[in-house]
Amino acid sequence: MSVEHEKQRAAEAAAELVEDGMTVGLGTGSTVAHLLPALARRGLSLRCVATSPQTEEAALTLGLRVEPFGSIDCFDITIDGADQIASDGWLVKGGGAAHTREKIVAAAAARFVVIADSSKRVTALHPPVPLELLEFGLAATMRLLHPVSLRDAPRSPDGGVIADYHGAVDDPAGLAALLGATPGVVEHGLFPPTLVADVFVARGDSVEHHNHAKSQA
Ligand SMILES: O=C(CO)[C@H](O)[C@H](O)COP(=O)(O)O
Repeated sequence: MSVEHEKQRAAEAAAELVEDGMTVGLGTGSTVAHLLPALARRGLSLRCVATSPQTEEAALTLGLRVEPFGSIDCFDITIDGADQIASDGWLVKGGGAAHTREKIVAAAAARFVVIADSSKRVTALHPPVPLELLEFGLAATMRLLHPVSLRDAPRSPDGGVIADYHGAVDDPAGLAALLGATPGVVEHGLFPPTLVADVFVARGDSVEHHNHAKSQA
């Protein structure tokens, strides 16, 4: 079964959670690219906010209503992909360089839902961890973050420089605290388990669904 098929199966399963009248945060990436038509096919009245110009354009083309993030201050649901999903619930995101906006939109959601193909499941997180850095003092920030490399990618829509941290990720909470406390780091791609309500991972034709809210209850 192809990776694209798995992405589509996970996206379609998550789209079923969305109900008429909801505010919806839309992530970024090739798995979200399968979510958008699945949402559009449902024909619901939704108010969406997109985490990237690519997602916004695709959503608008499909007839979804996309609003600026300013008119909406919270979401009923946000659905997004991930680069790595660890067994302890930590995520790495930002392979598409949209992690800053993605984290804001995930944190603003009552229910943050992750969709992925089976290759994204890992026993433990591994480098790189995506970063968005401020241009001002870039060399000094990078010195504090060693080992780090600049990514050959366009700036974020907010003007940030995209980079990747290559050090160990065996203590994600400690690393998240360190990266978050480093001046010049706009955002990093480590997402804590407390942010995540549901994970849909497709394996072949079947979709595993983990509801963290229920398993933590
Ligand atoms: O974090 C992201 C973009 O910044 C994506 O969700 C992540 O890279 C997964 O992408 P894909 O669905 O294409 O595998």
